[in-house]
Amino acid sequence: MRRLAHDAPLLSLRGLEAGYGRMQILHGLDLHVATGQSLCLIGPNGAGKSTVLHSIYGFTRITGGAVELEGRAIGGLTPEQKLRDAGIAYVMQDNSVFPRMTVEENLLMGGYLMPRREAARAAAADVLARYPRLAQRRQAAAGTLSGGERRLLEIARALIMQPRVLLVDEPSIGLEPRYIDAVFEILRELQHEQGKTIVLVEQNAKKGLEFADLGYVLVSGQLAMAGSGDELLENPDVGRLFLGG
Ligand SMILES: Nc1ncnc2c1ncn2[C@@H]1O[C@H](COP(=O)(O)OP(=O)(O)OP(=O)(O)O)[C@@H](O)[C@H]1O
Repeated sequence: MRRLAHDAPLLSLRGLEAGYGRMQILHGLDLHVATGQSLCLIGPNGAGKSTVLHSIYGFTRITGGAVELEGRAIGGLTPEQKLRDAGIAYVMQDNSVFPRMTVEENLLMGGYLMPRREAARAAAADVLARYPRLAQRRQAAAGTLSGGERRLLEIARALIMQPRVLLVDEPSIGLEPRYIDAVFEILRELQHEQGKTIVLVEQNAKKGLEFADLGYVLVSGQLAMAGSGDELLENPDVGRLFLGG
């Protein structure tokens, strides 16, 4: 069920201008997502979708506007502060498991900011209890996991710090079709059962918009369209440009 309640936003971008070095990629972007909602960014290659996630997490140079969490400007926080203090975690697009380390060791890496190793171990045990497929393979080298299991591990590792916001870059990329639905099911459970707020970028616009409460279309670093996931799925322009007809 779509969550479209117009609650006060948890996370907002207001007139955000950001980029890399001297190159400005985002040109005055406004975006709002409430607690427990999901939002999917779609758009052509190079539109700046990943840059939105990078800007929320603190990987870009912000030159104007603001990133706000519950109305508080957080644009100046480092990625470590975002993760540890603001409860925002980032699941990156590239295959980011450490293939020679075990599943459990990979999970523990997600707790690298925790002051006590035991706290990370307890958090990893909690996550393993939730995902039996990972628990069964906990001592296996992560490089031996299937593509779907690796993506699950990447998401699970981001949960170690118990974030309330998950930024997920292209969860379906590189996955065989049979694993894609499973990954969206994991995200759906995190949103609806765990109350996580999810902002994702997805090339597979159909899957992304079917999943998300809100859809934003980004073109050349600017908002071209926004609406509920359903509204964008039914929009003829979105259909022609991003859904293959
Ligand atoms: N780390 C970086 N340093 C410099 N430029 C970058 C960096 N990351 C992205 N860019 C540039 O920013 C622009 C937007 O890239 P971004 O990855 O945000 O687009 P995207 O919409 O996610 O594209 P795609 O769908 O192809 O992944 C591109 O011109 C890209 O070359």
